[in-house]
Amino acid sequence: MLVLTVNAGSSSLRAHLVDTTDNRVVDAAEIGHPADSEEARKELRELLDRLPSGALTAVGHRLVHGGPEITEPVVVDNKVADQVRELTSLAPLHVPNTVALLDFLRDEIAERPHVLCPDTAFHNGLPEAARTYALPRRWREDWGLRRYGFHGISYAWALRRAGELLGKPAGELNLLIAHLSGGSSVCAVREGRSVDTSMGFTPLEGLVMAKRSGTVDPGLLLWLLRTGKLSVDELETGLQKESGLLGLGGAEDTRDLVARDDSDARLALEVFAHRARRELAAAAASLDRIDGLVLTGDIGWDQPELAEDIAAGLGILGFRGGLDTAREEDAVISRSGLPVLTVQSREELQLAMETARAAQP
Ligand SMILES: Nc1ncnc2c1ncn2[C@@H]1O[C@H](COP(=O)(O)OP(=O)(O)O)[C@@H](O)[C@H]1O
Ligand SMILES: CC(=O)OP(=O)(O)O
Ligand SMILES: [Mg+2]
Repeated sequence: MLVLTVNAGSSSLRAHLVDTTDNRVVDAAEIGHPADSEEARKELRELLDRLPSGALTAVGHRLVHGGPEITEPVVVDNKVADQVRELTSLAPLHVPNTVALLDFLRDEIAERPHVLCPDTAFHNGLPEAARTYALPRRWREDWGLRRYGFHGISYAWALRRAGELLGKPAGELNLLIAHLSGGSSVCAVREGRSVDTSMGFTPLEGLVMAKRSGTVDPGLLLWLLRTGKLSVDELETGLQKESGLLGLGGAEDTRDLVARDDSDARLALEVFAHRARRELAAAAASLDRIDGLVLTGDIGWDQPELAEDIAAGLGILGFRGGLDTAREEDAVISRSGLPVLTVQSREELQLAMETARAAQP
């Protein structure tokens, strides 16, 4: 079965053709334009033109925020397509791109099922204490304010790979997983299920990200608004697009920051690692045993300096530095202490599996 998967990030689009019989990518396009652009549509058409006609079985779309209604992979009809439009305010960097892509591809490939795979689904079973914000009852009940959690497609894949690498059924594993990339978050997995995670109602909470601030004191936000220093729009732009590694170090890619040797770059990396360790230690409080730490996402995979810094600083949880980062494949990279694993993020393979399952008649 051949599945087209599309992953609309905040600034780019990744499209893959996956053969689900052997879980293999047969063609791909890394599109450096937002999904809602003529350039992205042109590159997608070129990918589709390379396909033998009739070869495609289904299209799988990553949906960053499923909101209260879309809690598992779902075949898209007009009702579902309308529900997705309602979600744009919850993840403004991502969902508008997903909507544009869904409209475009449902026109181009009208004869095949389209499946939306929510990132939030992995966290459906969060315990009540972990998903509840201490806010007035009316806010929670009337407006649905709660922790959702994101990066679930990546976590599901990382969990599966960790099971294979540790030689244990995924459903028996207790793990800390850090997805470190353009957006970053951590997750505590107990017996194969998410029991806590650092992102919340939106993908802005938690770790330092490429351009997003992650958690800041809510009192700071109130102060900026109340004293008229910033408008709501300026505040949103600052937190979503001008903060994080970019705000601290002037560059959004850790490879650029590591290559530099100046105090801003060093501070950006130190704050990133400090916050990652802090969130991991907080997530560990939801586990009674830790079988391993899985580092995934672009930074988790290709930035050994940060992997080392994070693991070496978590001795309190039983991890040690001295990682074996010279590896080509997913692997256990710790030489002592609890297992540390690096797993390449393969959201496209997880998306293809979920799509194939949901699209079966
Ligand atoms: N070491 C790194 N390797 C790859 N990407 C990195 C690294 N450090 C930061 N990044 C950022 O992560 C982004 C890729 O993550 P991704 O989640 O796909 O982005 P988005 O969803 O915003 O399009 C890159 O555009 C880059 O800005
Ligand atoms: C949820 C999220 O932040 O996704 P990404 O890392 O792809 O931006
Ligand atoms: Mg992404």
